[in-house]
Amino acid sequence: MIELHDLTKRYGDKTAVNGLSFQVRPGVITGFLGPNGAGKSTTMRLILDLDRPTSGRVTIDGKGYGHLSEPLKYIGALLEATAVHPGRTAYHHLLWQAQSNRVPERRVDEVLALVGLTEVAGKRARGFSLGMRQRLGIASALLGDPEILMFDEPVNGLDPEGILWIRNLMKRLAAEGRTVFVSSHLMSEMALTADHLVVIGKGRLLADLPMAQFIERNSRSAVRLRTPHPEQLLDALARQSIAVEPGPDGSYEVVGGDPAALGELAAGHGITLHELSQQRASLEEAFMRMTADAVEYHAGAQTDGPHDAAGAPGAWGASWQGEQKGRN
Ligand SMILES: Nc1ncnc2c1ncn2[C@@H]1O[C@H](COP(=O)(O)OP(=O)(O)OP(=O)(O)O)[C@@H](O)[C@H]1O
Repeated sequence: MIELHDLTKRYGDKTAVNGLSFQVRPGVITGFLGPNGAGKSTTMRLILDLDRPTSGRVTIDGKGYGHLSEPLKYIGALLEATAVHPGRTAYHHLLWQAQSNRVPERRVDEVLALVGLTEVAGKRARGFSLGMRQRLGIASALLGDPEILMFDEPVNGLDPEGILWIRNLMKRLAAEGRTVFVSSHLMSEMALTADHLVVIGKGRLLADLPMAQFIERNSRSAVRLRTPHPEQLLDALARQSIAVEPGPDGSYEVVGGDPAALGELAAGHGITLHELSQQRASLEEAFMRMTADAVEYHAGAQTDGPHDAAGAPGAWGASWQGEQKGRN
């Protein structure tokens, strides 16, 4: 288990990580989400003791990283810029790491097989594709057979087959009871991979909750209605005390409505409908809404998130702060 206690990291007057406290538990995949620049990589570097916190601390199975005698046997990591000497073969890259951590040499062959690189074990890393380099980085992370694995943006730049492979590998590792902590700035990827979510923005914790709860809270469904006779429709809905919200392009939306019942209501009043459709907020939209206030660099006009009447940008994140306290 990884535990962060009020962790803060400042670079000059820039606060990259701001009072973060959370736990990463074994047996599940914990997704670490946040927009670009949110502080994910910095947090991961702090966990691995590659950078010193300004204040606060991290423990791994109750100990500071510096107190782990052979760290590769506790925690393995794939960081974004995993360095591999271009002139070294995959085998020798792993062997060098194994020897410096007193990992038996036979483990090198095991991890090469695990990541599917056995056939290219003797080839120099300079000829490796991005996907092969990712696999080699993962082989390094697995070398010490650690109980905790950390992956920083592991699917960046990978093709669909590579993405699927990494996703399945992480699921297998979690199913074996290991702690799997994986960062991404893509909600869509996390939705397919993670069991639990930790969301940060501008270095601060925005949410810490199971994926199922995230989905439940964000599956806001609405029925969209469009008619050439809006006054009649609004009147018919009001008579049934059905609340309606303005939708895009002159449409109307009934949050939580039943399309069949609404269609029959319209038909019963002889109202022509040009649209009767079920709308669902995507998780990506929910994530963007949650982190909207925390995005450092907005692209042009994309400052106000998706159309939705559910709340101002950022409001959901603030209202979820309480979630962290419920987790134990
Ligand atoms: N060594 C450093 N010196 C100064 N500022 C830094 C340093 N490392 C990170 N930062 C700043 O800290 C903030 C957090 O950066 P970090 O790379 O941790 O974010 P991230 O969530 O991993 O982003 P991304 O998704 O883009 O990788 C950014 O504003 C970044 O510019």
